Amino acid sequence: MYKVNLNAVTGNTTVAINQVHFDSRKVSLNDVFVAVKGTVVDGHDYIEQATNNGAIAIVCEKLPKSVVNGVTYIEVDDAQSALALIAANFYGNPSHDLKLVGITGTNGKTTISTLLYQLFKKAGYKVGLLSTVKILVDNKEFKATHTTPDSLTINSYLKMMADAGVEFCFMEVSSHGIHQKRTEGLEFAGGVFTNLSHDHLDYHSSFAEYRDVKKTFFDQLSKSAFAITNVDDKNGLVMLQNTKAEKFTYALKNYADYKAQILENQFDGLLLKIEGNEVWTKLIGNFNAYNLLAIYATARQLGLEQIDILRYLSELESVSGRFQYVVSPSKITAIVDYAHTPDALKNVLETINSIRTKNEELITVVGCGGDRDKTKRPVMANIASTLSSKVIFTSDNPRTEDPVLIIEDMEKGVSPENYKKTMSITDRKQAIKTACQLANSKDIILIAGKGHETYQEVNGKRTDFDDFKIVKELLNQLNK
Ligand SMILES: CC(=O)N[C@H]1[C@@H](OP(=O)(O)OP(=O)(O)OC[C@H]2O[C@@H](n3ccc(=O)[nH]c3=O)[C@H](O)[C@@H]2O)O[C@H](CO)[C@@H](O)[C@@H]1O[C@H](C)C(=O)N[C@@H](C)C(=O)N[C@H](CCC(=O)O)C(=O)O
Ligand SMILES: Nc1ncnc2c1ncn2[C@@H]1O[C@H](COP(=O)(O)OP(=O)(O)OP(=O)(O)O)[C@@H](O)[C@H]1O
Repeated sequence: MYKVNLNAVTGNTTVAINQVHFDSRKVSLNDVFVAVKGTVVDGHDYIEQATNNGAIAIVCEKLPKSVVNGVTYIEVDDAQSALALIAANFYGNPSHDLKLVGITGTNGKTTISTLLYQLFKKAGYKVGLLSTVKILVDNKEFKATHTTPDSLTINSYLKMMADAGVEFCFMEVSSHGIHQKRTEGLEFAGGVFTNLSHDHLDYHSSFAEYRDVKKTFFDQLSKSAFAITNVDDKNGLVMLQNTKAEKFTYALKNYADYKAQILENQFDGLLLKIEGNEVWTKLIGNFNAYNLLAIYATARQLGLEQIDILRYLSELESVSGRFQYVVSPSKITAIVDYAHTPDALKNVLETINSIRTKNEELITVVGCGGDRDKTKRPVMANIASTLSSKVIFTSDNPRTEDPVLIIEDMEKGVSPENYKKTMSITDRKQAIKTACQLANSKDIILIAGKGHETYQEVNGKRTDFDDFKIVKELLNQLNK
């Protein structure tokens, strides 16, 4: 299914290799170096460094002018795809040894994959997780660096999982991951689509390109796989257009194979009716009804009994930094949520508004990242100021940008009638403190954007910063 064309081969093709790398700096004796064209530099410029470091074989899209004796050079039409296929083969195609399910879409990937991990653990299986927050090889935890890591990293973890007897692995599939072919060569048992909204337009040239990249993931699923899609999202069916996989749909509003209804939506949970059965869950908000339904449909396709799935759904705990909340002694509710896209922010605010009463104010603290999609800044500020009682604009990983200028970009989205509801405080801790000072009993503070992150990134340096820890401490210090 995945194909890479060999254009030219020079040298011995039966050599014993030690490791595979796409970073010349990591190459040592008898390793293979795959030269990949990057977004910053071109790996082809580092072929000489790789051979100097001892590479025994080079895979590249263009053979270098001078070759080194004793080194094998393989020219392919697509080095990223070649890397993915080599990685899968190098680790013995571990995705064939377990059931791998990929979850893609703008929002909900971490929630769905983490909760599927939890659910299958409850069902007594050994399970794996590849997510933005962490990597789990059954019970063993590893730090995650990407939502979807590079193909060598993915396959190395899948190999560990297969060796540990893991039967199911749930992984997030990002658009960057698909575009950079990080998931090629993997055998997916199924794919899940959540939703598609404005995001990553700093990387993809247009929304259409972003959508088409997501669709590629479903195009590449095999006939024996399943594809589960949210058809309340207008791009849900688009994802299924060219897939060979068996197609399933889920929805709260439209006609679908898997249907659910929200019966109650409160701060202490969500009462759902799924395929005629009522189930209380500890998760909150309309969007989590979609996530829970996607989880239900996936678990059904993977063969779990309906009655068991419903029982486990009612036991699932919320995912770190996703609608994570604390209620202070004076009854202020502080919610930390990873909403860092316009759509996610709107969903979270609408969820809170659908639950709070008129007397309870909603104070939102929000920022936008530096060196990332600038177009979402005014949009998010508009949403926050329209749907909250008060808003404090602040910093959220300014990276190499001036945080004051990022906030100025956000302020441009505030309409004149909402302007008096807003203020700007560059220092995120000070912004959270001000929100705590402004809040009265029964008010709600939403701190959006960073979720589970435990750092603030400024000029390439990460310093400790944990929204949840900080808001809990401040509410305590202020005797709120
Ligand atoms: C923009 C982007 O996606 N960059 C990814 C890309 O790196 P790149 O194209 O910038 O690499 P480069 O620096 O240009 O180098 C090109 C090649 O030369 C090689 N090189 C470079 C220098 C050298 O001395 N020797 C050498 O061999 C590099 O190893 C590389 O193979 O390929 C790398 C290897 O896979 C990734 O680690 C890197 O992710 C960066 C760190 C990143 O931040 N990516 C984010 C945007 C990302 O991928 N995010 C998505 C989730 C998004 C979301 O949903 O929120 C994710 O899946 O994590
Ligand atoms: N199904 C959904 N629809 C819309 N918004 C959602 C959904 N699920 C979660 N969200 C919102 O999006 C935020 C991010 O959720 P989650 O981490 O699960 O998504 P994600 O797709 O993994 O995002 P990322 O790749 O950026 O981590 C949540 O904190 C919540 O505000």
